[in-house]
Order: sequence, then C-alpha cells, then structure tokens
Amino acid sequence: MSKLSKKKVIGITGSMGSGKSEISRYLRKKYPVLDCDQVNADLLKKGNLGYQKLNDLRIVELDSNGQIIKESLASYMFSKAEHRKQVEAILHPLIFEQMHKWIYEQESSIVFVEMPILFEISAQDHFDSIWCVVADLDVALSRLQTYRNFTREQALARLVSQMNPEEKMAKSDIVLQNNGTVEQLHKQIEEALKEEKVHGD
Ligand SMILES: CC(C)(COP(=O)(O)OP(=O)(O)OC[C@H]1O[C@@H](n2cnc3c(N)ncnc32)[C@H](O)[C@@H]1O)[C@@H](O)C(=O)NCCC(=O)NCCS
Ligand SMILES: Nc1ncnc2c1ncn2[C@@H]1O[C@H](COP(=O)(O)OP(=O)(O)OP(=O)(O)O)[C@@H](O)[C@H]1O
Repeated sequence: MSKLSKKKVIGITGSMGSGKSEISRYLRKKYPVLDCDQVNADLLKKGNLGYQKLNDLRIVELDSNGQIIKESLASYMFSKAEHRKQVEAILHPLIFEQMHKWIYEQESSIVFVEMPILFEISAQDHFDSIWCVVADLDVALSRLQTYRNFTREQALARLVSQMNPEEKMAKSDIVLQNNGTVEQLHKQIEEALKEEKVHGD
C-alpha cells in the first residue's frame, strides 16, 4: 500500500515506443490511469505553472498564440544534459504534486500511473509496484516512425537519454514483453493483474 493513501499505486514505465500507452488504454476500461506526459503537457499550456516558470527564464520559444513550441523545448533539453536537468528541476516537482492530488481523488483501490522516466528520476518510492514494458530497439523505432511521425534521429535522441531496458527490467516487479501482437500484450496484462491481486494489499 502506498504510504500516501490506502490505495495500491502501480507505476507503468518503459522506454519511448515500448507500449505504455497501449497498456494504459487497455487498463482504462477498468481502472483509473494517469498519464504523466499529459500532466506535463497541461502544465506547459499557456498561463499554467510550468509555462510561467519556463517563460520567466526565457528558455522557451512561443508560437503566434503564445503557446510553448514543444519541438524547440525538446531540442533545447536533449542537446545538453545540463539543459535537461534545468528543465526537469522545474517540471518534475509540479508533476509529482499533480500526481499525488490525482491519486488522493481516486475511489478505486488500485490505480495506475504511466511514467515514462520513472527510474531515470528515481521515483520508485512513489509506487507499490512497478510494471515495465519492453520492446526491441528496432521494433520501437519502427513504431515511432510509422505511428508517431518521429524521424529516426529524433526518436534516438530521446531514447539515448533514457535508461537501458535491461536495467529497467531488473528494477521492476513485473515485465511485459511487447515485440509481438497487441493481443499478446493484453494477455500479459491480464496475468499481471492476477499477480497484483494475489499479492493483494
Ligand atoms: C520534451 C518535451 C517538451 C516534448 O514534448 P512532446 O509533446 O513532444 O512529448 P511528450 O511530452 O509526450 O513526451 C514523449 C516522450 O519523450 C520522452 N521524454 C520526455 N521528457 C523526457 C525527459 N526529461 N528525459 C528523457 N525522455 C523524456 C519520454 O519517453 C516521453 O514519453 C516534453 O516531454 C517535456 O517537457 N519534458 C520534460 C518534462 C518531463 O520530464 N516529462 C516526463 C514526465 S514523467
Ligand atoms: N504490439 C504492438 N503491435 C503493433 N503496434 C503496437 C504494439 N504496441 C504498441 N503499438 C503501437 O506502437 C506505437 C507506440 O506504442 P505506445 O504509444 O503504446 O508506446 P509508448 O511506450 O506509450 O510510447 P511513448 O513513450 O512515445 O508515449 C503506438 O502507435 C501503438 O499503437
């Protein structure tokens, strides 16, 4: 049980393009799932706290509507490790604040939080159990190029700044393999849910 609530809080992590969103989409039929990328996207919207803090530092480019141009923030962040740390130090505390507020508000006894860089930012203590989804690098790159309009170079720049899948697997409670079909992934999710229930509260 989470130290913060009487709910079982399960983190879903994995590298970019590994299949986290597909897992979340499936779980949402029965459980509340929070997407931390979405939380971050909301914080970056014009006028919100993340927007204000980054805009005050003049490190973001704005479009004609005054919204942050994500591509320019991404190239700033992923071009230099210290830039990434600077932006993360601003956004991560805000993301955690939103996450805890959301967990508190849920009525379900099991909730899920999709957090792509959970291990990179040592967020393990926020979760009772951690699921990691992995796909081979070539499989993930090809899915990102086909479905998400990334170039190979853009996808690789983010992937190299993330922890390697072997290390993530070793630190996780449950590993889901996603090199096969979506149906094969769904079967593994059902098995993982059974395991979580056996290990109970
Ligand atoms: C770089 C930004 C502007 C890109 O925005 P965009 O809408 O294109 O992508 P989105 O936010 O959906 O992220 C897509 C993927 O990029 C990767 N990514 C995002 N932030 C990071 C990061 N700090 N380190 C490594 N990879 C990252 C993750 O795999 C993530 O799932 C945005 O991700 C951002 O502001 N990141 C900093 C905040 C953060 O660390 N977010 C992760 C939340 S756990
Ligand atoms: N087993 C699969 N077979 C075919 N396509 C898949 C499979 N799993 C996921 N996909 C597709 O691959 C793309 C990447 O998967 P998904 O969005 O779930 O990954 P992700 O880990 O959430 O990525 P990101 O970190 O970029 O958000 C999506 O378009 C998704 O529909």
